[in-house]
Amino acid sequence: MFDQVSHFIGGVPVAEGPLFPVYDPVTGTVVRQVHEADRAVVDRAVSAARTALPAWAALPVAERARWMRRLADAIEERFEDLVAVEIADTGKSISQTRTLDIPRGAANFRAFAEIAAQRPESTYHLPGALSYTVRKPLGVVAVVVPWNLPFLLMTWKLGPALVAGNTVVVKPSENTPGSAAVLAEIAAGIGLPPGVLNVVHGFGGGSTGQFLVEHDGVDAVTFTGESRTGSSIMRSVADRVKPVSFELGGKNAGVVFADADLEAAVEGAVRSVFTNGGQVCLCTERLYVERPVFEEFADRLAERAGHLVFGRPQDENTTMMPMISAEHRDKVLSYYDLAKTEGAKVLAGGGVPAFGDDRDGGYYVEPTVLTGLPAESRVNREEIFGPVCHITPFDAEAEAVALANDSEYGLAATVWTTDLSRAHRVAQRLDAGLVWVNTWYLRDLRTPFGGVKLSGIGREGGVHSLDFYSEPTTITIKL
Ligand SMILES: NC(=O)c1ccc[n+]([C@@H]2O[C@H](COP(=O)([O-])OP(=O)(O)OC[C@H]3O[C@@H](n4cnc5c(N)ncnc54)[C@H](O)[C@@H]3O)[C@@H](O)[C@H]2O)c1
Ligand SMILES: O=C/C=C/C=C(\O)C(=O)O
Repeated sequence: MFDQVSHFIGGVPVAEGPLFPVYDPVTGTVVRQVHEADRAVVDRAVSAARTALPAWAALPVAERARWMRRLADAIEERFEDLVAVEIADTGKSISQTRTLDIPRGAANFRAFAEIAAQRPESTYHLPGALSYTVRKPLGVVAVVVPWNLPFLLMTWKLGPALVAGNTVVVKPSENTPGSAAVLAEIAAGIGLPPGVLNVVHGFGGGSTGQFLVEHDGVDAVTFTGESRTGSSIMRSVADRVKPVSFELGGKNAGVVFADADLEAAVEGAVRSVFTNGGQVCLCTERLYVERPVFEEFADRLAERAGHLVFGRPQDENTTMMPMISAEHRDKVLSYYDLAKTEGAKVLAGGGVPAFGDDRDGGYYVEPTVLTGLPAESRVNREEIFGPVCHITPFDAEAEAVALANDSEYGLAATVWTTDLSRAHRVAQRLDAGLVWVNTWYLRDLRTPFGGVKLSGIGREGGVHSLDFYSEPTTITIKL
């Protein structure tokens, strides 16, 4: 499927622009070629979205909600194709792809169909006057998304953007174009009005992504990716003061108290550190453990890290995946080397696994557990975005909160304790957009999702998404 990936503009494939390769992270071999969109192709995509906008925006929200449900149904009909293409681009395990990445695609469209269809309107009464609001779509929205959860994160944006009446131009990551290409086929297959959904492929700065966000015909940008990329996009759109929704990087902390259910905390840390090879913005890279249980917790986490399974993606038992690219693998390994240079104690991993087969050409790194570095170490301050964490002991609750909050990021955090009052107290004191207590990545799609500081601007999720993807007009009538 997809030896060559085309753009999708005005309801039809567009095979234009130079080809660039996408590599299989498992073996490092080329998995497909992709056309790169230049400014002219981006302009055609934006024009197609503009042309489709009036009719799409004029539909009743119930009709757009029906289109979202049809997309969800069609995703489920193409489930195996989506699983196959996502695995081919990312090397992630079939168990995760089948239980998280692709099911969330359908769930995203369904969730926002219901949230939009059920959303109550509001009126405001003054003596002698009545006020009410009407919401109109932003217009043409640029959707720029990353490679770590390609289908999940793209559809997380498309559901609310489309049901709110916008038309979109999507720019998937250059590393993971496949599932967006399948979605384009799905949209064409159900007869989604041409130009409502457009997809252009290419790179970021100086390429397709930048051409798209800068385009005068783009009214707003929703972006998920690195914080520094968010800064670049802000500069690109500053002159037009375009609305932006940014889901950016993180350096997420986990705080484990001595009264925690230690097995649950270890199991939770295994998930929050190593899921998706640590390539999830919500993953824990900094752990703070109360001193009485520090040694036991560190030993048990290190032991579990050593038993993660480097199978092939199609093996049901696989629990470790490769990094997305050689470049990202090298970035993660550079932090492993830095940690060792700075005198870290390596409790697990720290290197590259040897398979003795074609996976040695892939982008694998060992799941790694570190300790012994100071808070100011780059390992504790910079997002690594790999299967690695650093564990630090603490002695008092206030110290743990201060350590966790000592970061330029503020996306997610976890707290492990059986003390109910402490759970609420600490969770409320953490500078993060999302705090999970005695669990991780348990998602209610109605809740506000996003981060503070370098981790983002705005919140998506539930009505918060609809608020971003539409503009209210308040009308007041003298009675
Ligand atoms: N907060 C969240 O919800 C969330 C979710 C997933 C990933 N992330 C973050 O994303 C990063 C990993 O993803 P990545 O490496 O793809 O991020 P990235 O910023 O390198 O790229 C993300 C997307 O932006 C495009 N892009 C890059 N430079 C651009 C520019 N100047 N103008 C327009 N588009 C540009 C890329 O081509 C890609 O499609 C990590 O930092 C991770 O924390 C955050
Ligand atoms: O890598 C980041 C993961 C983000 C997840 C979501 O946006 C979600 O679960 O809705």
